[in-house]
Amino acid sequence: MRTPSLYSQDDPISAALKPSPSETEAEARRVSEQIDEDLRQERERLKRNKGDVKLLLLGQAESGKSTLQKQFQLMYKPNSIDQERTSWKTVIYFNVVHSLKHILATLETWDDSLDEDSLEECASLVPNRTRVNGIAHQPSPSASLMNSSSITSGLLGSPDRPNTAGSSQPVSASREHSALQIGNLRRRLTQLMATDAPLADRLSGGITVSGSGKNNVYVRSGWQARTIENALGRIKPNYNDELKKSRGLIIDAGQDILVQDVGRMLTAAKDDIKELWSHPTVKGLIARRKLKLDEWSEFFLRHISRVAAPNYTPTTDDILHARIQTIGVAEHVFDVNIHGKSVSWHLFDVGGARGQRHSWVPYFDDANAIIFVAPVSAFDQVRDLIRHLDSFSVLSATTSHNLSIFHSVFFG
Ligand SMILES: Nc1nc2c(ncn2[C@@H]2O[C@H](COP(=O)(O)OP(=O)(O)OP(=O)(O)O)[C@@H](O)[C@H]2O)c(=O)[nH]1
Ligand SMILES: [Mg+2]
Repeated sequence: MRTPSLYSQDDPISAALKPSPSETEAEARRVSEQIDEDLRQERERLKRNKGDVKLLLLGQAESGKSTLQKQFQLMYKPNSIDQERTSWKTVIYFNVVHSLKHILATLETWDDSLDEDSLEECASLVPNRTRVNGIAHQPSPSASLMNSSSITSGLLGSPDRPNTAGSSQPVSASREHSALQIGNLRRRLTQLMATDAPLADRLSGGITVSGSGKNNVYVRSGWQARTIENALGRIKPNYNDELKKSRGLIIDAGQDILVQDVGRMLTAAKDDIKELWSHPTVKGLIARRKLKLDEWSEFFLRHISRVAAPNYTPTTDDILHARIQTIGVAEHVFDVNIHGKSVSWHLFDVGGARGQRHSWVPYFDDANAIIFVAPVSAFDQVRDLIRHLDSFSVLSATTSHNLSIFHSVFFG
């Protein structure tokens, strides 16, 4: 039997490469020239991209990778942040609703009240205290999350607030009263709490990922555009919108009916949210570490008057604090001017959750540098050590000072 060689007439590859019988010589020349031109362009592209810098942003979940990416964006592409500004409203509303839901769920497990031990412990945190009915009465300057005077005054009344419980009331009656207050707040916030899932769906596009154990929402890159598309899909197009679309202008994601509804609910519930956030039981649970809130939760709850205002637009600080978990790997390109020469930086922001780390692997191949972000707030938590870094420049930075450190390390 004859073995087919590369040049054999029977070889299927040779047959496929042969010009078709109907192809003229001129056509064959044109195809050949086109191939040469494609190869030339590819060579030029490779030459151009040779100077590009590929950066990997690595680190555990919530270490601040996406926040660092936002800071790069602010520094090198500030216009793009402005274009995305209204999309962040969906994330911030979601962050607020999710935080409130977490607070109410934790309160429920503690029967909406502080036990007497907790009350005593909170009171004992107060230095130079005076005591009313055995409970401390002075504010603690050291406890940032806990205003001790509000803990005691909420239960016993304060000079500038009507004494709801009455200072002569027994502590157990005050606790009951306090639980009743929280029950009422929970009832009034029910409708707002029901928007948690639809907001999550809006951001993730229905994607759910298991593995983090924190019940967070994950987003792929491009979610900003998706929230805008949702807004477009859900509103009846009018002449102005069509005009804007035809001119390629981005339509306000705040026009999304869901986001508008949540905004209205937040405005209506603003005082209830403030009351819940400053409630002595909530402050007491935080002080006793029975209620743990992320920094971004506290930030948005502290600024609830502004966030829940009608016509709210996220500020840059709000965008930096907004929290949304990354899924997969998102590439961001920035043109950076280094000593008068423009260099394209390709920044790869990865998902840091344990179940996401397999997707980092292919990105190590031709990376020029890795920025490893470590959260200083997690200094006492068990952390994974990164094992793949031998041949790379590694920069470990917290995002507060990241850019200045980064600049000094890379550009001297
Ligand atoms: N105080 C403070 N908070 C920060 C800093 N950097 C990030 N944060 C907050 O930490 C939260 C998490 O940050 P992200 O940037 O989303 O974390 P990530 O590393 O991208 O997390 P994954 O996408 O889950 O891997 C955000 O709400 C930020 O506001 C920082 O330097 N200081
Ligand atoms: Mg991220």
